[in-house]
Amino acid sequence: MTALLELSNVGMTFDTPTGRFEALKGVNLKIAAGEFVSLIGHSGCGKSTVLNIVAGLLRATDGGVILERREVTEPGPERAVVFQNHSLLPWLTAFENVELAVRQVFRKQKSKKEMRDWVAYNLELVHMAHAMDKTPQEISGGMKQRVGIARALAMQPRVLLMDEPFGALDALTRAHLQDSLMAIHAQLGTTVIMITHDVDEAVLLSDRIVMMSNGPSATIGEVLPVALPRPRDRLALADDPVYHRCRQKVLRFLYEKQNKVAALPSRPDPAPRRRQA
Ligand SMILES: Nc1ncnc2c1ncn2[C@@H]1O[C@H](COP(=O)(O)OP(=O)(O)OP(=O)(O)O)[C@@H](O)[C@H]1O
Repeated sequence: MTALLELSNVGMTFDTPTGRFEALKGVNLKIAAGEFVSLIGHSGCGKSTVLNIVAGLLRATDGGVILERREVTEPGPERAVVFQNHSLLPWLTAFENVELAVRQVFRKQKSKKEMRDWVAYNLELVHMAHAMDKTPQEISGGMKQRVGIARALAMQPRVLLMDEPFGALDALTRAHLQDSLMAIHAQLGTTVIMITHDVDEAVLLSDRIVMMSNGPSATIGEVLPVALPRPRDRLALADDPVYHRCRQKVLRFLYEKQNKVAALPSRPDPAPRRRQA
């Protein structure tokens, strides 16, 4: 496989007040152009740390990340990030929020009119053209995430990085956004790395599911190719044996191989009851 992005032996050790903590060790992954890859694993295993290293927001303490033959050392528009909670500026409209990012990236290449058209096009892609003049307070959580995705796409990133982008949304809104993301991925061929806790979401959207072991010293446990043809239809997949096999494999990894059931704390003795007079 010709890799667009390569993580080589990535390790991350944090200095904490109680000593050094090795969060990641020996993370190796190659991602091809146009691939949709999900990262899944138990809470605290290091998914966001991996994503932040690829985004250039954190510097790996071991190994490194190469994007198109260049080492990632800092954040850049070719690696746009969408977080779980939108990070839109509250005093700007949806249009202006996207425009701000477009100006930063394309000021020298595009005319003002071209930039405005580009902003409008990206808002149309996420079905937000009708609300482009509204501020974040005036739109729903799902709509804010759509604007966040439009802003990220408008930077024309080589890789779109998504950290639980739909985690805070209700199930129906989430399903609509997943469908939009699949359509955008099909149309633009953007390379996507997405963190999710949702096994169904991972199987529905991904070409490969990267399953991470529990920390400390977390690493990639297994990688599952999802051999389902595209376009994918969530209703048709409900009866698809390949879909169910993939789902089963991820669930097995998470709940048999990486089982993490925290012991309940012992209950303190209840205070003796006062006698009623
Ligand atoms: N700046 C930091 N300093 C110390 N420890 C950190 C720091 N950032 C992350 N960690 C630790 O590294 C580990 C991995 O954290 P990370 O946030 O990457 O996990 P995650 O898989 O994304 O978790 P979640 O699914 O709950 O968001 C955790 O044990 C966390 O406490």
